[in-house]
Amino acid sequence: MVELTSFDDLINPRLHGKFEAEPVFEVEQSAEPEASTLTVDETRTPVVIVDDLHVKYQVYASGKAAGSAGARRLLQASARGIREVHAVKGVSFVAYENESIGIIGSNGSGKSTLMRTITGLTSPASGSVYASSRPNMLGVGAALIPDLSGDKNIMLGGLALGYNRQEINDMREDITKFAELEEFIDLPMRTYSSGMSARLKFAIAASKQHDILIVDEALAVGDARFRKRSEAKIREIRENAGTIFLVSHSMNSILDTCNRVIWIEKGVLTMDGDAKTVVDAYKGKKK
Ligand SMILES: Nc1ncnc2c1ncn2[C@@H]1O[C@H](COP(=O)(O)OP(=O)(O)OP(=O)(O)O)[C@@H](O)[C@H]1O
Repeated sequence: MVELTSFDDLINPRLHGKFEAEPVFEVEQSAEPEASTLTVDETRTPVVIVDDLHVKYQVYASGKAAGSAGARRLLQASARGIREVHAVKGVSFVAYENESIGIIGSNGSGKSTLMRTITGLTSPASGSVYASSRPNMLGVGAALIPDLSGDKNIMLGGLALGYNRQEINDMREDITKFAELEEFIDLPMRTYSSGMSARLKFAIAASKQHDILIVDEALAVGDARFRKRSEAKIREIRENAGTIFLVSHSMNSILDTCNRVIWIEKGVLTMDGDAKTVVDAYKGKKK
């Protein structure tokens, strides 16, 4: 402890070393890249290989910071700015033909980020994803335009899924019927209730067959009756798809559907194995 004897001492910075500002950035040390631990079963056909995948988001941190570290940040303008969220941390696995893989984990654990990276919608910070054909996410929402009629949106959504006009014309009636929108199909989509437009989006997306399919169960939409039909449709698509990833918070649905489960927690692959074993471990951990 420095004994202060005068005002000059009080304002002399050299006597107050211990009050010097601490660095406010906590730079996350990125883990040393390790040699790949991936093993491929030679007797089966691999369709998706994820090798030491890391995904990071750069986020502009403008919101209220919390805690004492946050308070310090608020005092230093320079510390506000870009923050990094390390959403997927070194995930590796091999998915084989005809597997139905459930992806489970708490909210914000990185499931959707992992799936988006597999489809190529989000790019990795490091690591690789290999796929034998283009993985598709069951969804067309982004392609549709509210001011156009349901009918025109079927055309748009179909084109976005890679169909040609003739193929879409052939499917048009089935899609309209499945969505139960026969009387409304000529009206602009913005006049639909949220359930009606969700049904239309689902019906368009569900019209396609896929080799590698990613289903976010939130896609089972509409009221209880339509939900049942959309779940049945998901099951049918799944049966016809080569390999499927199902992201869900419903353990029943995961056990119903999947023969293998990957559990992700805070971006890290916690467990990968037989569906029942992993779901039991996950439930045990959540208690
Ligand atoms: N576009 C984005 N920009 C910035 N951060 C993001 C973005 N998308 C996700 N994140 C962050 O990445 C982390 C993982 O999110 P992700 O949506 O992949 O989790 P999830 O497991 O699918 O969650 P949930 O079960 O709630 O759907 C979270 O911390 C989230 O805040």
